[in-house]
Amino acid sequence: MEVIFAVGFDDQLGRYGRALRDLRAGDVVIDEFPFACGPKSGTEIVCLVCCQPIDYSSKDAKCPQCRWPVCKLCWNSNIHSGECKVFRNAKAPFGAGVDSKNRCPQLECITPLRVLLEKEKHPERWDREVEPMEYHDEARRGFQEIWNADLINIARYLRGPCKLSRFSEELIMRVVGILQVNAFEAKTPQGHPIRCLFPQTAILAHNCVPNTIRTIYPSEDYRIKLRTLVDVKKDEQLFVSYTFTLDGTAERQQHLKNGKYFTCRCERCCDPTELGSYFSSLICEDCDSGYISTINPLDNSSDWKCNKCECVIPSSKINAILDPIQDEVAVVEAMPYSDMRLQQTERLHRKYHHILHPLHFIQTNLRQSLTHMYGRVKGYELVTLPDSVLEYKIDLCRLVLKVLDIFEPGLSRSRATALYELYGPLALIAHKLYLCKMIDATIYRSRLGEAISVLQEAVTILENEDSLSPEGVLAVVGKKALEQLREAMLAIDRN
Ligand SMILES: C[S@@+](CC[C@H](N)C(=O)[O-])C[C@H]1O[C@@H](n2cnc3c(N)ncnc32)[C@H](O)[C@@H]1O
Repeated sequence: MEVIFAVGFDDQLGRYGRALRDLRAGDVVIDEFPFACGPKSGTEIVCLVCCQPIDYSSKDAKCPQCRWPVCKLCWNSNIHSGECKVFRNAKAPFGAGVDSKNRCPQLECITPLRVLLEKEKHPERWDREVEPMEYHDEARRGFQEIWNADLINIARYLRGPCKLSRFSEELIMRVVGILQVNAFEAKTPQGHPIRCLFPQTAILAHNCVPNTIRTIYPSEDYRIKLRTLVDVKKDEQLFVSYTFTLDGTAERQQHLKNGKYFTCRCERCCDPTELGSYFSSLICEDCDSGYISTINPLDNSSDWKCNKCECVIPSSKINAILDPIQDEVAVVEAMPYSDMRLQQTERLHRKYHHILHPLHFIQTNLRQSLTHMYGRVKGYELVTLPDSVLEYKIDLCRLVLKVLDIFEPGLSRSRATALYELYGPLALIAHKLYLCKMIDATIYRSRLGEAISVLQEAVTILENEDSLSPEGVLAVVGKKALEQLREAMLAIDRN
């Protein structure tokens, strides 16, 4: 593959990637296999291979050789063979200290151990790609409780009961840090979370408006492809997002500070309006027409101010408004998609309409789940929805897209999913109106044309996804729907 990115260095960012030539949206910048993959930290007891939660008391849930948790379907997988040999040689049994949430501290050692064993197998790849990785030793030591837990559960456990004193305590703790700062979450083919270390991809710096996106292919040994979302000029920096782009600034900052040990100072984070979206802003209670935003988005204790009447509100008052809303939303978002969740989501969306800016992240996230539920959940199937609800779903999708066009522009998965949700009601309403002779063939053709172009864009993006992932499946279904829409278009011309 042609090398189209170079590694630069900056005092603040450390290593970063930049484009070696002008890139077009969709260009593949990196295509690599992980150095190692394994269970996430803090998970309940899972199969060490497929990462599905496992009932360890069952006899089929134990590797026949080392007795660590491996489901019967995975007994022959060589993903587990390295650590299996270590546990057998050391006679290290599994099952100590399982807590009330079915988590076992012994599981914490698996992914670091896989990295260490890989280092021995591929020392040259380690030296070239993993050795230079950031691991924030000093900052991690500041989180004393976590540091000590890692020291005991991972470093001392591997060097003691697992008899791996050939790895120094310092090296093991470094690997723990490398994983924490650099690993990405992926999903197994069965949809369970797993973490993977991709040394090339991890070089890229973070930005809250990324210009690249990563796609992991579980069905191809967790290969990753990093593509540009938009056109990128030669020498421009390449950025990924380490965090959820549809969170507000305070939430993104907290995630980056706790997990990656830095303060993001990107244009979006430094702008109280988040690039004019007012994504974290509230409606002013005093003048009722202005929006209140934080004065300094990088300081949690900063006062907030209305952009119209200029009244100033302390952060404590804003938190007292937002915290209970977020708690209430979290309860609803934990429910599985259902008619009940749809109704509860609608209730919250209406309830906070007078408090939050129309594009506020809480409203946007509620809207995004509504777009997924209208047309899918029982009692709200697309063909049963009245025209007014179809129009409503169209409005919801357009509002979500308005935000995504700012924060995840171009060929992003989230945009593709929103476009996919949009095509259905567009096509259905056009079809219904034409059948009832409420629009003529010319308008029908133009409305169908819009649905086709929306779906075509969604399919083009989703075709880059793993064919076994939910998005990959959507691409296949979408392609068939495109054929049908094109057939309907031809039928208008024939009649
Ligand atoms: C995944 S690593 C990126 C590669 C890293 N710079 C290196 O040299 O190995 C993540 C770390 O890079 C730095 N970093 C990435 N994006 C940053 C940003 N936008 N602002 C400040 N530091 C950033 C932080 O130290 C962060 O913990």
